[in-house]
Amino acid sequence: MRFLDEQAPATDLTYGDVFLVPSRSDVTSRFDVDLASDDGTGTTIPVVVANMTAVAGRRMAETVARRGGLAILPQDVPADVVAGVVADVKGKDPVIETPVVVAPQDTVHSVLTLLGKRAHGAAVVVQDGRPVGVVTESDCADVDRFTRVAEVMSAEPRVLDAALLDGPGGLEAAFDVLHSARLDLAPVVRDGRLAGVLTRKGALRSSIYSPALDAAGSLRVGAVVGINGDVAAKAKDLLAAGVDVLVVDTAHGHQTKMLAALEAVRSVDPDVPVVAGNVVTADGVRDLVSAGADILKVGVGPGAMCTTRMQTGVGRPQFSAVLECAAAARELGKHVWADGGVRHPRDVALALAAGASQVMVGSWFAGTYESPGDLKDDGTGRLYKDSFGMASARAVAARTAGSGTAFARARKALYEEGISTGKMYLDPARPGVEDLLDEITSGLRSSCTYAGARSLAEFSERAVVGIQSAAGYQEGMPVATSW
Ligand SMILES: NC(=O)C1=CN([C@@H]2O[C@H](COP(=O)(O)OP(=O)(O)OC[C@H]3O[C@@H](n4cnc5c(N)ncnc54)[C@H](OP(=O)(O)O)[C@@H]3O)[C@@H](O)[C@H]2O)C=CC1
Ligand SMILES: Nc1nc2c(ncn2[C@@H]2O[C@H](COP(=O)(O)O)[C@@H](O)[C@H]2O)c(=O)[nH]1
Ligand SMILES: [K+]
Repeated sequence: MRFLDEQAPATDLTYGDVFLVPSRSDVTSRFDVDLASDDGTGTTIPVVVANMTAVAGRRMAETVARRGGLAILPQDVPADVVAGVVADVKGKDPVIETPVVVAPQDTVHSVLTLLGKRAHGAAVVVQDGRPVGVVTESDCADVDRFTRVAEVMSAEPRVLDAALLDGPGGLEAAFDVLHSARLDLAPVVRDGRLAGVLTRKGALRSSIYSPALDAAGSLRVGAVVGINGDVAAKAKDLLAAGVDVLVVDTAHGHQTKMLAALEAVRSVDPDVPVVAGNVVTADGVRDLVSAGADILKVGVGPGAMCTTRMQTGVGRPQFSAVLECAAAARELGKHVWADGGVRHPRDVALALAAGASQVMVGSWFAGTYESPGDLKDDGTGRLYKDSFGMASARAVAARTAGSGTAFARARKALYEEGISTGKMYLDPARPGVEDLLDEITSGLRSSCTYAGARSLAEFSERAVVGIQSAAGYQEGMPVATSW
C-alpha cells in the first residue's frame, strides 16, 4: 500500500479518515478475485468472527465456515462445552444447511420461537427421521399459539435428494428445481431421511464461496485461551478438541503475562496457527512473535462494545495501528488480524489494504439470526439481539463465576472496560450473517478490481490510499431522500 501523492499522515488515522484511489486494472470480472488468506488459517474469505459470547456460538461458527470464514469461540466457555461445539461444527455438511426441525405434534408457539435461530424462514417437520412437512412464519399467522404444527404445515413437501448435489452441476440443478417450484427452500434427503435443507440463496452461495475445511474435509473453527490459570493445560484441551486455530487473547497483549502464556502454549507443540493480542505497536508485534505468535491480533479500543479509550485514553486509531503492525509482522514473515471497529464493507477493504490478512468482526454480526442471543422485538416491530463486551461487568462476572472468593470477584467486577447492554438491530434487508458476508465480499471483490488486484496479497501491494476530510467521508454516503 502507498499513500496518494506520497502523503505522509501528520496524525494516526482510522478507517473513516481514508479512502482507496482506483488504479488501472486488467481484472475484468469481480469473480476473478481470490479472497483466500495466506496466513495459514485456511480461510477462503478474510473474515473472522470475534470471540465474544454474544457473537460466536455454534450456529455462527458453522454458518461462517461454510462460506469460508472462521469463528473463534470465546474464553468463558468450559472446556467440555467447547469440545462439544467443535465436534458439532465439524459434523456439519459443508454444502447442505442445518435445518430448524420440529415435530408434527409441536405447537405453533415453539415454531415461532425456533424460526429466528436460522435465516431460512422455515422449519422442517420431521417424523421418524423423514420430512413430512415445511412450516413458515406465515403458516403460523392468525392461528392460536397452541395449534399443532401438523394442522398448519405444507405437507408432503418437495424434497431434493442429496445425490443430486454430489454430482457435477448439482447446485444449478437444485436451484432450478427450487426456482421452477417457486420454493425458497427444500428439505434434502439421503435414503429418504432428512439430511438438511437447501435454500435458493444457499445454492447460489455454494457456487461462489468455498468452505473453510480442515485436512479431513470438516469445517474449521478456532477457540481462545486467556492468559490466566494453567494456560498449557487449557491449550492442550482445545487442541485435543480439534480446534484449527488457537487464539491467546487479552486486552493488553503487550504484557509479561502474555509472553509467559505464549511460551506455555508453545510448550504443548500446537500444530495449528497461534494468534495473540491485542497489540497496536510494532514493538508489541516483535515481542509477541519472539514469544511464539504466528499471527497478531491488532486493535485497542475500536470495538463497538469497548469503552477502553474513554476509560483510559489508551488505544490507537485502527487504520494506522494495522498499517504499522502489519509492516512489522511482514518483516518477520508473520501476519495480523485487524480486530474491531469494522462497521461497513469499506472498513474490511481498508484493513486489508493496510496489510491485515483477516478482519475480525464482533458487534456487526451480533445483530444476525445466527448469533447466540435470543431474538427480541423492541416494541416497534424492529428485531434486535443483546450484545455485550467481553470486559463488561456482565462478562467479567461470567468469567470469574466459581473462581476465587466473593470478595476477589467483586473487586474484579469494578474494573469494567466494556458495555454490558448493547442492542444490535437486525438489518431487515440483511438479517442473516451470510447476507452480511455477501455484502462484505462483494464489496471487497470490487475494491480489489478497482486496485487491479486478483488476490489479497496483490491488493495490499497495489492499494493507493488517500486521506480525506469529514466532508469527503460524508460525500460517500448514499442519500435516499432529498436534502
Ligand atoms: N481489543 C480491546 O480493545 C480490548 C479487548 N478486550 C477483550 O475483553 C476480554 C477480556 O480481556 P481482559 O480484560 O484482558 O481479561 P482477562 O481475563 O484476559 O485478564 C487480563 C489479565 O491481565 C491483567 N491486566 C494487567 N493490565 C491490564 C489491563 N490494562 N487491562 C486488562 N487486564 C490487565 C489482569 O490483572 P488484573 O485484573 O489484576 O489487573 C488479568 O490478570 C478479551 O476477550 C479481550 O480481547 C478487553 C478490553 C480491551
Ligand atoms: N475494550 C473492550 N474491547 C472489547 C470488549 N469486548 C470485545 N472487545 C473487542 O472488540 C472486538 C470486536 O469489535 P467490534 O467493533 O466488531 O464489536 C473484539 O474482538 C475485542 O477485541 C470489551 O468489553 N471491551
Ligand atoms: K469503541
